[in-house]
Formats: sequence, C-alpha cells, structure tokens
Amino acid sequence: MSQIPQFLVDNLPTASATTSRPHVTLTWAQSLDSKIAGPGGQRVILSGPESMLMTHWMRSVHDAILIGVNTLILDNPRLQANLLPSSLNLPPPQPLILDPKLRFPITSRILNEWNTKPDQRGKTIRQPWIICGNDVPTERVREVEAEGARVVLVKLDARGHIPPSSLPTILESLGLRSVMIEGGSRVLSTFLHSLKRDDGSRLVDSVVVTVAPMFIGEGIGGEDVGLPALKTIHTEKMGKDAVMICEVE
Ligand SMILES: NC(=O)C1=CN([C@@H]2O[C@H](COP(=O)(O)OP(=O)(O)OC[C@H]3O[C@@H](n4cnc5c(N)ncnc54)[C@H](OP(=O)(O)O)[C@@H]3O)[C@@H](O)[C@H]2O)C=CC1
Ligand SMILES: Nc1nc(O)c(N)c(N[C@@H]2O[C@H](COP(=O)(O)O)[C@@H](O)[C@H]2O)n1
Repeated sequence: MSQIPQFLVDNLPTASATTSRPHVTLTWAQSLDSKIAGPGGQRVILSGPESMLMTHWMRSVHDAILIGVNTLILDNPRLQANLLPSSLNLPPPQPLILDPKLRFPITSRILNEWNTKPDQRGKTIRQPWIICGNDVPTERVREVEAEGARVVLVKLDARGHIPPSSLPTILESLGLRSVMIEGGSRVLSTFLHSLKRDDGSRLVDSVVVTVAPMFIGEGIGGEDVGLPALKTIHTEKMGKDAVMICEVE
C-alpha cells in the first residue's frame, strides 16, 4: 500500500483541508468482544499489517494525534507515521497528550526520541505537546518544559478532565486543523458522550473502527452504555480485519 487507501481520501479530511473548524476523528482497534486492551491495560496488537498501515495513513492526514495520559504510560507509543514510505516526505503528525495533572513521564519514548534525534527535529519527529490543567504547580510545568515538551494550560471541567467540548477551540489556538483521537478507553468514551462543541455544533466528525477477528476476554473496553447512534459510511476489508468509517448521527 504505497498510496493512501481511496476510502480514507473519500471520507476523511485531507492534509490540505480548508475547513473552518477542526475535524475531529475518533479511532481505535477492537476485538470481536469489544476490547481494546488486555487485563490491566496490557497493550494488545489487534490490527494486522494492512490495517496498521492504514492507521499510519490516517495519522498522516490529520494534523495531530491525541491520546490520554494512561495510554502514554501503558503503551509508551511513538505516534508517528513511520510505516509510510519516507520518500513521500509527509509532514510528521503532532503528538498531543491529554494529561490534566501533568503525570507525563519524562522517560516516555515520544519525548526521548524528540530529545535524542535533534537532526530530525521538524522533519520526522515533532515535539510532544501536553494539554494539562491550569492548576498544575508552575514548578512541575517548568520541569516538564525543561525536559523538552511543550505544556499547554487549560481550564478543566468539574470531573477534572480536559473538557471535550473545548478541544476544537484548543486546537484552533494551536493552529491545528484536524485531530485523530486514538484512545484510550476513557478518552474515547468521554468524547463519544460529549457530542457538542462549545458553539453547539457537532463535536465528533468521523469514527473509524478496526475490528480484528479475535477475542481478548477480560480486558479494557466494552462496558459502556448510552453511546450515540452511528451511521456506517464505509466498510473495508483490510487483510484479516474489517475497518468501518461511521458518522455520529
Ligand atoms: N486498541 C486501540 O486502538 C487502543 C488501545 N488503547 C489502550 O487503552 C488503554 C488506556 O485507556 P485508559 O486507561 O482508559 O486511559 P486513557 O488513555 O483514555 O487516559 C485516561 C486519562 O486521560 C486523562 N484525561 C484528560 N482529559 C480527559 C477526558 N476528556 N476524558 C477522559 N480522560 C481524560 C485523565 O487523566 P488523569 O487520571 O490524570 O486525570 C484520564 O485518567 C491502554 O491499555 C491502551 O493499550 C489505547 C489507544 C488505542
Ligand atoms: N490501530 C491500532 N491497532 C492496534 O492493534 C493497537 N494496539 C493500536 N494502538 C494505538 O497505537 C499506539 C501505538 O502506536 P505506535 O506503534 O507506537 O506508533 C497505542 O498507544 C495506541 O494509541 N492502534
């Protein structure tokens, strides 16, 4: 797959999207029993090679890739689009972490690689940006910034979360026109339950789900209720997996 799959081009924002409001995509890979990770949040590789490559194409068409701080701690991900041919010179995605209390581990791979590959700065790796509460002690903010991350302070909601409804405004203030929210379970759930932006318009534009033909059994996910209805826009078979693109109704 040396080119972006056509069904992504047809249904997701392009890198040069000129939408007036940031496009918000929620995406995850799940098992047939609706789990996204194993017991205790243990990372499970659900996607096969084709759908994993598709995930990297998706990363490349969004300005930012967002995860919750637990996913950062549990998975220690790279959040790059490094499965794509480097000859394409695609701009690297901007990693964004929702981390209200600034628990960000300074040993994390996304920070380490940013710090240890200065020759690649601005080319294949971007500085991690952490969105945290404006009540985090200044000393802690300075400590994390001194390690090389950018910290963005925002007002938290009553649950102590980054309010999903305000994410588009935060993205706009950072000059980001689209975001791919990869997880984990809690972040996906709060976004699926918070359907409106601050201005009252729809919050989530696209939902892209990879369904892998396996059971996890005990694990993370699958227990949620009260979720929105989805309209399936496209279903694609990718190797062993099925990938669905849906719209929130
Ligand atoms: N299969 C897949 O596609 C994927 C699977 N995963 C899996 O997900 C698991 C982690 O999920 P989970 O434990 O739920 O953690 P998350 O990654 O969803 O992080 C949750 C934390 O993010 C912070 N947060 C900030 N704003 C919000 C908000 N609006 N809504 C919710 N949380 C917010 C909170 O931090 P605080 O507690 O500090 O306040 C919260 O505890 C891992 O096991 C990982 O492997 C992750 C991504 C994709
Ligand atoms: N698409 C997809 N399929 C899976 O099977 C997964 N486990 C995930 N997880 C997400 O990808 C992150 C890891 O990314 P890198 O390989 O380090 O680039 C992980 O943190 C989840 O967000 N996704």
